[in-house]
Amino acid sequence: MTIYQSFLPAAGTLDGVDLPTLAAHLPTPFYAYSASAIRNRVTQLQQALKGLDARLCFAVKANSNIGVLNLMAGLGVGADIVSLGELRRAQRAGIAASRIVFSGVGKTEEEIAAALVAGVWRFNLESADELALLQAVARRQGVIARAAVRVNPDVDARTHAKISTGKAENKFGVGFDEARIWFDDAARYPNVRLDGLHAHIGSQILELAPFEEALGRLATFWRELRDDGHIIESIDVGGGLGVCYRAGTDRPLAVADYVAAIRRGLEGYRGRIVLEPGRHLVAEAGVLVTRVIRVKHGQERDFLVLDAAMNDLMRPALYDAWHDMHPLHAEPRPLQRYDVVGPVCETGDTFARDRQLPRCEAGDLLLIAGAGAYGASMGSNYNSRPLPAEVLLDGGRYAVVRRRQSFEQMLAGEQLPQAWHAA
Ligand SMILES: Cc1ncc(COP(=O)(O)O)c(C=O)c1O
Ligand SMILES: N[C@@H](CCCC[NH3+])C(=O)O
Repeated sequence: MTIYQSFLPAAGTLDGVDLPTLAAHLPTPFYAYSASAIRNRVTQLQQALKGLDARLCFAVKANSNIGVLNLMAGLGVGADIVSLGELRRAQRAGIAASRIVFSGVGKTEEEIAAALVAGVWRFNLESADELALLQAVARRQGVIARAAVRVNPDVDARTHAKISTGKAENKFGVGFDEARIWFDDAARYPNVRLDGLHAHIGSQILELAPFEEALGRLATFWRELRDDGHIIESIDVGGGLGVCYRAGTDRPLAVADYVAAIRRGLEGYRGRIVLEPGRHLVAEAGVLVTRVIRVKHGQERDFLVLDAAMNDLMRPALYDAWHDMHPLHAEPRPLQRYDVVGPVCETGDTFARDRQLPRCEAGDLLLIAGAGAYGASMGSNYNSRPLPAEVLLDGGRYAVVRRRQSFEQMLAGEQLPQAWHAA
């Protein structure tokens, strides 16, 4: 059973907004996010979690647009951050520090200090070195930091190798044996209250079994700790729920089944459960609207050259990811096969190969679906292309949250090498 709800625009509309009309007001390419679709996903998950002491901490890396984060704040959702920049964004958007968890293998002393000053709720620690650093910084500040150990349960999430995080060979978390030592040695870290467990095994997971396996190992470890007198107040099960990028092919898990697995897996545990969903809440709520610059008839293939490129949406170039595409012209046209590419000077700047689409012409608008997660947030200025605009749509209205970057903004902070310093 799947819960796939399509948010793809019917006849070119998304959340009551006609995208071609919007494109007449905004330079393409631009990202558009449906607030209603995001709200639906959040409330559906919150409903499924009823009765549990659960907290949702949205993985900011998936979509760090402050309009989207502000929407999350309004729905009572906290944040999972991995950098000070994400902390600043979450706070700017109105997410209270007391609802923020800080993950990542490379937290620096500066970041830990600033996060403690800000009052983040807890740190998900990924190495003994980090534990010692947190102890030192917290002691210096005269505070007690709350922390969870991120365990690496050595589970194959059966997803793309580049986004699998829960195998022993991956850089994330620590083994159960090491985690056990941290708890037994807790007295050595008086300024760290180590009362949580955390695991995140990967992203775009479409099967229940890897989640069940990881939950089972977490629960076994929790029971062991409990029986030895350790108090665990928070178990963070990470994120990872996959979404549908290819209608009719990808079969995402039902939220009800996923939450049932959490309930089963953590049976007997009465503390707080944290979830860090990213992609599931926003991917299908977002689209990238782009215009065809020209159709190029190459020596062997026909290329649809878009004004969006790999710097705007790098998932296809990085993971060979599939994204459904829909031309926004109203009249029916015959189907044709294209390599859909951007203007960037790399052959990898390809959104799709040999994709069958209604015939397109220069000036036509094309929508790239499933772009609400790891789209704009992974954007770059490669080929000195300004970052695109991002717009929030809500029931027939739209708000531009980020304007397209100007060339001046792109060049801000750069100067010709006039001031040379002796070194
Ligand atoms: C620690 C952590 N939590 C949560 C997430 C969110 O993952 P997803 O977007 O797959 O839900 C990630 C990214 O994979 C992550 O690294
Ligand atoms: N960037 C990846 C997901 C990474 C998950 C972060 N831990 C994607 O676009 O699918």
